[in-house]
Amino acid sequence: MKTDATITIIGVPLDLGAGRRGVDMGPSAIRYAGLSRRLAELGYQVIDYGNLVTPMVETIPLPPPDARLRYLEPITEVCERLADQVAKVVRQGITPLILGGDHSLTIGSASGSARGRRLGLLWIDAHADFNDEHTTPSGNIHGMPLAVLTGRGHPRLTGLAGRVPAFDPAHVALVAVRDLDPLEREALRASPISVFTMHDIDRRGMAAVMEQALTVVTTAPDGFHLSFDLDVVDPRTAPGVGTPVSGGISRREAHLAMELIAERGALQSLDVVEVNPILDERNATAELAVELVLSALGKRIL
Ligand SMILES: NC(=[NH2+])NCCC[C@H](N)C(=O)O
Ligand SMILES: [Mn+2]
Ligand SMILES: [Mn+2]
Repeated sequence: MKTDATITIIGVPLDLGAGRRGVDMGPSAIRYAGLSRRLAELGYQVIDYGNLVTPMVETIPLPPPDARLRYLEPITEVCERLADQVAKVVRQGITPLILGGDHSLTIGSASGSARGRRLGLLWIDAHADFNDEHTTPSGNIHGMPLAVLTGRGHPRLTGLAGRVPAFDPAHVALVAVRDLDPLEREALRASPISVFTMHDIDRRGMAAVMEQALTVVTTAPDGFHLSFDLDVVDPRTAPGVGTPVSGGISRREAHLAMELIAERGALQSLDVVEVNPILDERNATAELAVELVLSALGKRIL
């Protein structure tokens, strides 16, 4: 992407898809860490659209304890509005940067970006988020967006791109995964999605893994969407996330992945999700999120 291009920031203060409170404050924390100013310093025109209006958990009825799709209605409604907003921005030739918020919002962001075009999808996450209402152990929709975007899940969610699936699984790569639920694992093994686990990164290195993952997502004709879940980074470096898993990638590996994304020049839209300021240490995770966005959008050391 040319660094004189326009970027719009859309915050989605949503935590209904997660099992733990706090990621609704992620957009504020990332903005407070200097996102707009740093993007402007890089040369971008930055337009901050503010936050989408999202319902607070205190204002809506509690789902039954055995619910398989907790808060399906309000999450669907937020994702529909987000998809419309993202699609509108894309039609203006502007790059949307979406701040989360729990990962269920990517059902809206990625679907909106994929309207009327064929994108690849690069999913960088400790988790696969490949559950559906039958395989989920938690009922939390933030464990489902990758399944939904590749066509498996509740019909209220799968159609937001205007076609099902929103993304051809042959154009989808999952990088740095290390925590799968038993049935989710079976579904992933049966799927044509290209999966690169922590094992692959340890064995072959981040650069080799990313080059291969980028080759997968750029086989789609119109570029790709990046979904970056901060819990992919080791919790010693990024403690402020909703569902931390030990044994994650380092700060340097995360930067390298982002720099290689920028080098391909095919990134169309991105979201950074699951920043939880309640669990963070002096906003370190939000600050890391800003640094990684800058690298993905072309920042270089020299
Ligand atoms: N976006 C996330 N942090 N997802 C965590 C998902 C955890 C677990 N696999 C579940 O389905 O509930
Ligand atoms: Mn995750
Ligand atoms: Mn996730």
